Amino acid sequence: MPLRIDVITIFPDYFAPLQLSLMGKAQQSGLVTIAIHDLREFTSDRHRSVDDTPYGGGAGMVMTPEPWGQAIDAVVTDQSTLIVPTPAGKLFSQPVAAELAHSTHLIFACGRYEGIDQRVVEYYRPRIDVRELSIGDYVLAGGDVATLAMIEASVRLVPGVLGNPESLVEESHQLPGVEYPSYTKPPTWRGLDVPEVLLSGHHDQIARWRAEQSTIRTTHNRPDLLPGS
Ligand SMILES: Oc1ccccc1-c1ccno1
Repeated sequence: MPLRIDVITIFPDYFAPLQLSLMGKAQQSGLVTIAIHDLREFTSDRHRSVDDTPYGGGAGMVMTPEPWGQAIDAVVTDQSTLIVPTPAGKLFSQPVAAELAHSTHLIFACGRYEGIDQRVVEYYRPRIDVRELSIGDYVLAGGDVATLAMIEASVRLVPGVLGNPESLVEESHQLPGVEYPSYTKPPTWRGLDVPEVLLSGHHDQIARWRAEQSTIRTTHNRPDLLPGS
């Protein structure tokens, strides 16, 4: 059963990259199907409007609930997970990507402006799994880029998508801490040599060096990922 993904957005063109590279191959292989839907196709006024002023005042505009209700109703099943990217959401992570990779149907609601009327989340929450997710502590112009990131992180974990599942084993955020640094040919580049141990053929020494480098890198860049932190 392929993973089905429906993306609802006012900027369908944002998702053209999903036809390329690994994401494109995943669709061609039948492991994943991805459909992009223009929210404005679900409006009923001649201006195809999708937003209005916020109740309670404040700057900006809020996306009105009805087009979202029409769009989600057009694709939702009782197997669906509705994902709403938002700075106010729980933090997306590799474990969350792994959960999504094993889902049946994901619906991504890409909001813009000041967000989507909260009643959309409230309406679907009693009916299906609804997840408000953030990809980090910064503000984007909308949920489209966050959705692209979450789709790529999740789809690459769908069994069969990655040619070599081995490459999943040692990557950052799978193991405690971040990945060791990588090197390839040439052995010397602009006066900089590849660490000697990597050319030695001593696999135990290489494994030890890589573990040390991962710890050094994690301590420097992501001390929050150190065991016991
Ligand atoms: O900043 C945003 C605006 C709209 C939808 C999502 C986001 C966001 C920021 C970080 N993760 O998601």
